[in-house]
Amino acid sequence: MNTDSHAAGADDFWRELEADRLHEECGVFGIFGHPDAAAITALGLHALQHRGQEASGIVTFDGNRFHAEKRMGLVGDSFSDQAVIERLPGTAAVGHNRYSTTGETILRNVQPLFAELATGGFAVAHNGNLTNGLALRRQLVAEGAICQSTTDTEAVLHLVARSQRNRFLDRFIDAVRQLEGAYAFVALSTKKLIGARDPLGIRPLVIGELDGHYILASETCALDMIGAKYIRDVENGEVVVITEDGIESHKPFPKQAERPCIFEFIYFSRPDSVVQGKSVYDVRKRMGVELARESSVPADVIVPIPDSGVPAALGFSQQSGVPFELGIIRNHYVGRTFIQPTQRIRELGVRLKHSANRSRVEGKRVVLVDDSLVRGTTSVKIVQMMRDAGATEVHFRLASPPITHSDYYGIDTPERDKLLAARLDLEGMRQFIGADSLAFLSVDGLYRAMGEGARDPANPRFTDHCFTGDYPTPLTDLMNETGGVKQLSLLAEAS
Ligand SMILES: O=P(O)(O)OC[C@H]1O[C@H](OP(=O)(O)OP(=O)(O)O)[C@H](O)[C@@H]1O
Ligand SMILES: NC(=O)CC[C@H](N)C(=O)O
Ligand SMILES: [Mg+2]
Repeated sequence: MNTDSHAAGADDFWRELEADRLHEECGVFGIFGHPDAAAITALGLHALQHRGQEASGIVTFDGNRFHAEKRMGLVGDSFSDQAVIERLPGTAAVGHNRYSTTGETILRNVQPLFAELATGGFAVAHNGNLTNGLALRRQLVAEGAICQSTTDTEAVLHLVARSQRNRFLDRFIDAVRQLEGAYAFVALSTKKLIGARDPLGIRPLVIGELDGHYILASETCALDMIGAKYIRDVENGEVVVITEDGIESHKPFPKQAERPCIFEFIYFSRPDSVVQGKSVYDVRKRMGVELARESSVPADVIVPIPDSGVPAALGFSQQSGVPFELGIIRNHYVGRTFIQPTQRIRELGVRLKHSANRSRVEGKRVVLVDDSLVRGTTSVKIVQMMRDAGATEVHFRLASPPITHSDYYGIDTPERDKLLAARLDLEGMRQFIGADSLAFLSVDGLYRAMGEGARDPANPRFTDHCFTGDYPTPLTDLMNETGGVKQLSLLAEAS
């Protein structure tokens, strides 16, 4: 996994790109004008580790040259050595934690990506996924572009390079106008740190400040980690430019309502982060409250599935009046199972990660509360674990609606046929996971937890396609693959 591999032929290459599409999230971080830019970026990435664990990288600029260090694996393993930080001199830095959504888990796909352009060096780090990434790549390759990676993100470098505009910022804006899908970018040129969010603001990005120096980060937890002050969120469709003169805002897109991804609140973001002005922890607790209102059940104990099920279980317990107990203990040295690359490793991860706390569940009617059910890997194992530990009844409650649709915006929801709720009805799922009862939070209950009355189908406040199938942007690559629009193979294009 840690070495680059090249597909044997052009057809294999495109197949690999297409097959290797849906995984999870990423974390981005950037700082401008700080003498310890690389070390601070490493710390910021460490706080954002939950967003991606495959690989990380940092690019710095020292006023003269760009420097890059990219490694497979965890931030702590890659960037805790002083010698590595010393190889990253400079006062401006951008960093990235990767969980691949387009392109394999190989070193040459690790971000930030970097290129020497006519305007000077340019590094970019991307959280999200472009829904026309493949179409752009095909066009660029047909026009003679030489791609160095298999990620969707690389298209941005080429689009900036090919723009006919003079100023770097205008070229960057030219490039983002051609993108579809989800992106939160941090980018570094010789003079600027740039942050950009897609027109709907699907993926998060915040602005902070440390000792008078601006910071960009996926989540506020990265600011807290380094003692920086939160300034504001980058707005949907906004491009912010940070230079020695301060911060400038540009709005290159027609104004439209934001639609942040609701899954950030359910699962991805750290509970101590504040996303779009809302405490993730508080929102998750309210999801548990709504869930208990909708589907309470007589029981002796409410048991969270750690980690991300914990706040919802607290809310469920408070609303239902049934005591909360840590009936499952989580091993802290195992990463998130959802974001491991293969199903086999995911299954192994669940067994390594959770164990029953027998004294809290033996002889009890247990309500298990988790934030979400994706493939069902976690739930099957844990229901059995509770029964083995002597629970008399095991009820399963999910603090989000059934996930029936795949994601194309940077989340590791698999193809539909692997999503449990897309394959089975409620009773089928109950039987599959072996619980005595099963219930999910309703879509309106989820919106209530978010402080809305209910979901307004004419104007939904959030990107919620995983539950509703309502994709807020065109899915160009998917339509090209499945919608009858014939794409030429690379070989056919070349001949
Ligand atoms: O149905 P599944 O395919 O098992 O996926 C769902 C599980 O994955 C996530 O947890 P994860 O272990 O990734 O991370 P966490 O420790 O933050 O809860 C989520 O919280 C569910 O527990
Ligand atoms: N999960 C993400 O945000 C991934 C970013 C980018 N699409 C990649 O695959 O590298
Ligand atoms: Mg979990």
